[in-house]
Amino acid sequence: MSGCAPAGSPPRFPLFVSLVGARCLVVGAGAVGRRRAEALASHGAVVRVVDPRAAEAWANGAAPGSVELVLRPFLPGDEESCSLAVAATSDRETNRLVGERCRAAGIPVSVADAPDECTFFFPALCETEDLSVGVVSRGGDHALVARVAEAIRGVIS
Ligand SMILES: C[C@@]1(CC(=O)O)C2=NC(=C\c3[nH]c(c(CCC(=O)O)c3CC(=O)O)Cc3[nH]c(c(CC(=O)O)c3CCC(=O)O)/C=C3\N/C(=C\2)[C@@H](CCC(=O)O)[C@]3(C)CC(=O)O)/[C@H]1CCC(=O)O
Ligand SMILES: NC(=O)c1ccc[n+]([C@@H]2O[C@H](COP(=O)([O-])OP(=O)(O)OC[C@H]3O[C@@H](n4cnc5c(N)ncnc54)[C@H](O)[C@@H]3O)[C@@H](O)[C@H]2O)c1
Repeated sequence: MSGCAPAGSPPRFPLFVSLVGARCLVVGAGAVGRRRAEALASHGAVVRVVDPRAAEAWANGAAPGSVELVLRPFLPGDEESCSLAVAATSDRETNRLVGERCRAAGIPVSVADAPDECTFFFPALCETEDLSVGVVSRGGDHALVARVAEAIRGVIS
């Protein structure tokens, strides 16, 4: 799957929002889903993680208090009453379905294996008590994003 935006397409707009008290859905609790669930929770969201193996993701019981684990595969309807969603399973069809359901319901969704199905893009987070910087690429250069985020963290820390 190409991560490149079509030539000449506008850049992604950096939108900074409060997630305090917002219900967020994360489907898939592998490395990517777990990292994103923790990031959302640390920004005040109330996160529901749906994955039959989610308990393994926090095997030491260290899931943050505002993360609820639902130990089954995604079911259409899980997205209802959410303000934001992330599809990060290893199953392409599930990720596609989560994206489709959320887009139809007007819920911002990041689909971790398909930029074309995203309506928002999960940024690399660079933060201090005074600053929030988020980095995404224009297309699919994830290594560039990681490198620039590290450099920014070095500058603002
Ligand atoms: C910023 C960060 C946030 C986060 O994930 O927390 C993030 N990717 C990160 C890392 C990372 N990404 C990938 C690897 C594996 C190794 C490698 O390839 O390098 C690693 C390394 C790792 O995970 O450690 C591969 C990858 N990523 C995407 C695809 C699909 C595609 O492009 O087609 C594939 C191929 C998957 C495959 O083929 O299996 C898509 C997306 N990834 C995004 C965000 C969104 C837009 C941001 C952007 O412009 O990059 C976007 C578009 C969609 C979204 O919003 O979900 C985080 C850096 C955090 C940091 O450094 O602090
Ligand atoms: N940062 C990024 O953007 C990035 C980085 C690497 C990979 N990816 C993509 O993100 C996705 C997840 O990567 P990972 O490394 O976390 O994968 P992983 O294999 O570690 O975890 C995937 C999880 O999805 C769960 N799952 C599978 N089917 C499910 C279903 N129907 N409902 C709920 N949960 C289900 C599995 O139980 C598993 O826990 C992949 O599509 C991968 O291509 C994105």
